[in-house]
Amino acid sequence: MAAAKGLPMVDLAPFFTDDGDEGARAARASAIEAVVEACRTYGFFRVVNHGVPRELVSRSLELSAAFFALPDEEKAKVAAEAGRGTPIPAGYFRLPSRSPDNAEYLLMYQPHLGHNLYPAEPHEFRETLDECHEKLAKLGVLVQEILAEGMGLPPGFFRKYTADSDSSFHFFAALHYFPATEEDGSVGLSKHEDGKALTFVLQDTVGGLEVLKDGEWVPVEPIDGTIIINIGDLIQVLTNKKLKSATHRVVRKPGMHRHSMIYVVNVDADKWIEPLPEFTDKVGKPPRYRWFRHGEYVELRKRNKFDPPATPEEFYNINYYAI
Ligand SMILES: O=C(O)CCC(=O)C(=O)O
Ligand SMILES: [Fe+2]
Repeated sequence: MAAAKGLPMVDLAPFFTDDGDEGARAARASAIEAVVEACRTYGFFRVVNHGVPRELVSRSLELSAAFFALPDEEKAKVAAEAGRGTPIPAGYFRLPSRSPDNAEYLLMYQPHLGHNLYPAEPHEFRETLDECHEKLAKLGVLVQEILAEGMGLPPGFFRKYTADSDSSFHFFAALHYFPATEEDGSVGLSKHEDGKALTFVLQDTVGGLEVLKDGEWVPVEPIDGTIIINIGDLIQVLTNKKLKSATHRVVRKPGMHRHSMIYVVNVDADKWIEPLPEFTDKVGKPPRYRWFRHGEYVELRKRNKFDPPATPEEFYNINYYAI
């Protein structure tokens, strides 16, 4: 039954062919429908033929694994430093031992902003990950357009919130989860919903990502050449919960190091977020969230990571603004 429960798969090839092709237009329409349906039911889907070369993804994951395999003193050379004008410091960070999560990461913003700290070793790290980042940013724009069309919104609608301004702080992060041990258990990332607009996940062959669907944890098995996409809280709020920011987690396995990379489409901290009239007043439905400034939510969520509460139940999430 695993196949029946697997994430919906959407082929994006029709978006990379000529506009005038009628077959491609029909194929686009059905891909858009499939994306919206997946976001309504799972909040997650996979894409193939997405414009990010398979070989670039595997090289990026290998280089990232090579970086995390370096001794701690080497990784510390690109340690994230507070106070560099970004919401979360760019660079290397190991989650604190009091955190329920157990991972280390290297966080990068849009390369042209100049915030990033790149390791000198392995030496192709910077150019390869920057290239992968750039391709994912393009895919991010395409997926926002697919969602806008699928939700009956004008072209460019979501980009009004996420536009590539220097303060939108989209980010790309390489992640490493340590093998599970008896001593510290198997939690990689405890269950959560993503707080931003959209997340793209690229993973190695180890597995461990799971999505909560109808009360059951569904494994997001690694499938070569595919990218996993999920909706974050901001799209859930704008669509008044028509599209779902699904709960997910990462489970570590004994004896296995998991490497993944995420690209996150973020929203300017100054944007005010509330359910759109298209999904409330205009359809006679009450708003399910009160309005808030995105930057305020970012601050609340940062406490989960850097000053974690005693139990995951006390983590801040979007229900803080629920009506
Ligand atoms: O590493 C992964 O597969 C997912 C990471 C994730 O859920 C997150 O960083 O929010
Ligand atoms: Fe997540």
